[in-house]
Parts: sequence; C-alpha cells; structure tokens
Amino acid sequence: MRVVVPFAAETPKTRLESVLSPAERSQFARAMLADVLRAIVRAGHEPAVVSTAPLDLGALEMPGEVAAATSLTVDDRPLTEAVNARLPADAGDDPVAVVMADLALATPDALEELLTAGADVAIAPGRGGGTNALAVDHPDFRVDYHGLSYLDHRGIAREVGATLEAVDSFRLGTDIDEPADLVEVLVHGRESDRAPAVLREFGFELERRDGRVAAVRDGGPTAE
Ligand SMILES: Nc1nc2c(ncn2[C@@H]2O[C@H](COP(=O)(O)OP(=O)(O)OP(=O)(O)O)[C@@H](O)[C@H]2O)c(=O)[nH]1
Ligand SMILES: C[C@H](OP(=O)(O)O)C(=O)O
Repeated sequence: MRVVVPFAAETPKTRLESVLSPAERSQFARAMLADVLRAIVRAGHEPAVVSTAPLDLGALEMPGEVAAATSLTVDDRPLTEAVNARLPADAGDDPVAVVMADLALATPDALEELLTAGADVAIAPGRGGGTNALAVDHPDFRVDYHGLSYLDHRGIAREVGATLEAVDSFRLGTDIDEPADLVEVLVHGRESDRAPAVLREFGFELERRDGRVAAVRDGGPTAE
C-alpha cells in the first residue's frame, strides 16, 4: 500500500521548545522520521514523504534499502490539503495510508495491523483525540486534521457511507508531541531506533523518583 508520511521540515515539534533547541528539534524530528520510514519499509510498503520543504533523505542515516524504497515530494500546502490531494478519488484507485512522522514507537507489526484492517477507513487514534495513522480505501473520504480529528474522521466516514475500524495500538497511539512524551521514547524505543539514540546524545536519561519516571537532562528535571 502507498503510505504517505507528512513531514513539517522547517520548524518541527514546536511543542518541545521548552526542552529542545530549534536545531535539536529538527534533528529529533528527522530521527523519528527515519524510524517511521524504516518500520514502513520493514512492513513491506513504500513510504512517500510529503514534506513542507526540501529534505536531504541521505542525511537521515537510514539503511540503504529503506532510502531506496522511500520517495519524497515537497508540498507546502497545509497538512489537511496536502493529504487530501493524495487520497483515493475514484472507485478503482488503490488504497492509501497516512502515517505521521512523529510515531517514534511504530513497529512493522503495529503498522501491519492498521494496513491490513478490512474496513474502508482504519484509524489508529492518538491519545487526546488526534489521528496518528489511517488507511483509506474509499473514494469519498477526506481528512480534517487538528483538534479532535479522530472524532471528526469518524463523522466524515459516516457521512460518506464508509465503514470504519479503530485500531487499538499503544505503539501507533503514542505520538511524540510534548516533553512528557520523551519518557515513552526512552522507555519503549528499540535498540536500533534513531530517536532514543538522539535523545541520549542530547543528554537525556530516565530517572525514577517518587514512584514516577521522568526524562531528565544533565541532572535537571525536564520532562515528567
Ligand atoms: N506535509 C505537512 N506535514 C505536516 C504539516 N504540519 C505537521 N505535519 C506533520 O504531521 C505530523 C503531525 O504533526 P503535529 O504534531 O501536528 O505538528 P508538528 O509540526 O510535528 O509539531 P508542533 O509544532 O509541536 O505542533 C508530523 O509528521 C508533522 O511532521 C504540514 O503543514 N504539512
Ligand atoms: C495531525 C493532528 O495532530 P495534533 O494537532 O492533534 O497533534 C491530528 O492528529 O489531527
């Protein structure tokens, strides 16, 4: 299946600005993108990155076969428009999936569950009501991101007569938006992943205190 991966290349991950500098946010966002692309390719699919600005895929330090399977298009339209331009439009069109670039915990198995769901629209919701990933096999379904997009997408599916399946997945449900989410990257990131390695290079580590876990940097508390 064609898997679109939207990427905000210029000032990514602004909600992490209290803990990461602009250059670090850029590096971290690219590391998560590399991990997501690798998971998609390992699941047997070809990722199509749709970036707001030119991007050097070679600098993402991905395995050769992942880079070879990945295509890149620059599209500076807002997220919803850029995605809708790529969804199936006619009855015979192939299905299309959309997987966000900040799903640092995504694995091939978790993606496969979404990509093989039988419904016209399959959605992996994020905590808080976002739409972290979806697969669309219906010519009339369109996205409307931001806010409570998961509920909005359920409503849109109903309106166009598309069947819908919600995919219950911790790994796809965890998008990395806020400082507290860095804990999840350090706890659940896999050995071969770039994102946890980059956080550790920045000096982040897990610290247990009072029964809770925090991502701390240089000894100081940063993200609980
Ligand atoms: N192509 C494209 N991708 C986008 C755009 N905005 C966000 N994205 C991507 O969509 C996914 C979800 O993004 P968000 O978490 O909402 O935004 P973000 O820019 O990553 O982070 P914040 O600045 O903290 O909101 C990520 O993969 C982003 O890279 C956009 O306008 N165009
Ligand atoms: C892409 C968007 O992300 P959020 O703004 O909720 O992080 C959404 O999931 O609708």
